[in-house]
Amino acid sequence: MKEKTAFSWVWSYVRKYRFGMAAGLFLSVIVAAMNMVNPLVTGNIVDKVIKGGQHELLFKLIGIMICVVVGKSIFRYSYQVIFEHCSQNVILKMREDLYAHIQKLDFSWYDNAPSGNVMTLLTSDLDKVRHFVAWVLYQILENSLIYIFSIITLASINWKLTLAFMVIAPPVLILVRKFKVHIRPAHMRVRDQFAVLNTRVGENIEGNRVVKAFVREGYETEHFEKENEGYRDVSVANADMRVRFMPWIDALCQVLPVILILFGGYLVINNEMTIGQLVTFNGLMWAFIQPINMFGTLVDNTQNFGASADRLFELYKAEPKIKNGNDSKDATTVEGRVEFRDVSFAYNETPVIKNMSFVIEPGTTVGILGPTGSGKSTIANLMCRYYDADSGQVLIDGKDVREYNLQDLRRNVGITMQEAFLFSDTVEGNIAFAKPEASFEDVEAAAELARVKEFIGDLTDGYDTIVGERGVGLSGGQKQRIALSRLFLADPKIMILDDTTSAVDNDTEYKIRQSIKSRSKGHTAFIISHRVSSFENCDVILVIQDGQIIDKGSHQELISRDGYYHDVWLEQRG
Ligand SMILES: Nc1ncnc2c1ncn2[C@@H]1O[C@H](COP(=O)(O)OP(=O)(O)OP(=O)(O)O)[C@@H](O)[C@H]1O
Repeated sequence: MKEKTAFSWVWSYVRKYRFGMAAGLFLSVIVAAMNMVNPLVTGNIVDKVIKGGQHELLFKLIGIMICVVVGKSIFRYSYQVIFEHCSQNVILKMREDLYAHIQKLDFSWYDNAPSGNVMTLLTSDLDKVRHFVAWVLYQILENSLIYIFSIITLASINWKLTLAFMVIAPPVLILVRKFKVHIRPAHMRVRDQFAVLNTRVGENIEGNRVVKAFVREGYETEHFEKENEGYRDVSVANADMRVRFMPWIDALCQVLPVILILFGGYLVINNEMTIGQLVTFNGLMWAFIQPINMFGTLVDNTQNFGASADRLFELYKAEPKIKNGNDSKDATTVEGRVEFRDVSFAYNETPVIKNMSFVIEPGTTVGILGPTGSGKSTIANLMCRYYDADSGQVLIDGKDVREYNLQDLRRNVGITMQEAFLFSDTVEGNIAFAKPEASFEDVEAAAELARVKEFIGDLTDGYDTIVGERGVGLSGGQKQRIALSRLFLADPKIMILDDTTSAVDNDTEYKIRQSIKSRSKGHTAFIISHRVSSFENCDVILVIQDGQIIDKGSHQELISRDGYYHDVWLEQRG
């Protein structure tokens, strides 16, 4: 099969509107042809009416000219509406598809994708494609046709003067070729730098509290200025490129009136042309100049479109490394047996999990303790298949996680992540995110388990309170409790609580622990924490260090022997 290119990918969207586009292009052909009529009529007015004395023709010829002007306006308006309509639909579908595609990409893609770049792709780059479909395409056709029609029309009047007009074509072609080679990378640099600038702004807004806390506004402004100046520099370089080529094209076009007066005048004096024909040439000179002048602009716009299409195509081609093991959605409900069989994993070549093996039977509550960076969250990531093991196997109910339908797997292995993320929505909406069909009573029950009920009365509109982006307006512990309610509502067979209660006070943590205990009945639960108290109800605790299990046992067993767990317990007991 022929490999897709950025252009053929864009075409696959445009072709859905090919009939509309063809109608638009047909109208633009008519308009291009109509452009020839009035200069011809003007020549006839000079030769036949003014010089030849056929005055009765005047009104007929003026009538033709008015009809042409009105017809051209109607056709032009019609095809512009058609192209705008088609281009907006093309972009709508492209944006929808790319957005859906981004949803399928995995953690390793997001790890390396600056958010500003993604925003730029879905807004500004897509707009360059829209502009190409809505304007550049028909301008290319219309200007090419105007040029061809004017050559045919003028050559039928006088081929010598037409040939003389065409002497500027070769140098213009050479110039535009050179321009094309340089302008595409220049556009690419502008688009890339624009994405960097967007990322900078996004990060600053997201991290504005940190910026203020450390009084780093000056540094941030400086950092932004640097990127902003970078954007100015690449934009100026881009404009310079245009400035270097366009005036030459313009200057070459200015040669035409000189040729007209000198050579055209010479032909009239030698009776090889009439004055009226010279007037027609004069009237059609714009039809030579405009396409040549537009040539540079259209090549520029096409290269700009090409740079954006290449960037968008890159996004379209990005493949998730995590592939769906099984497309059939059989809605499996697992028993909850988890096994790591000699699992090793590295992020970007840095080993994080090293030959890890353990088996957890269904219904077990497992604690995971270990120093920062020892690999606790990574164990959770491998269970949810956010990443795949480099070697060894992660098995759920004896089946490799890679063989499950991905969505089924994630419905069965639920997680509350370290950083509680809330959407700009109501509290209820945030909890029900896990299960949109849930009744309010179910939402309330889940919220009660996570002790949300204890503070919901303090919020202005209770469950209907809109929390800002990322949960602005709530404390860290409140956010964690809402995130935990989400997991309780989803009620997956395997629950992973990754440092879920780190921001709540001891008393609330105790109550939540009781909720987890009651909720984890019949479930396999993993509790990742730095607090030994969190492991009180655990059947078994895995102690992790440097990507390996260094100890394992119940709370009583682990405190009764020397080791990391014992040390942490002593330290936290005070
Ligand atoms: N997306 C990532 N890309 C590259 N390295 C990563 C990524 N996530 C984690 N790491 C690295 O992997 C190691 C283990 O991280 P992990 O989050 O599993 O540790 P952890 O034990 O959960 O730590 P903590 O207790 O601080 O949450 C760390 O050295 C971390 O820097």
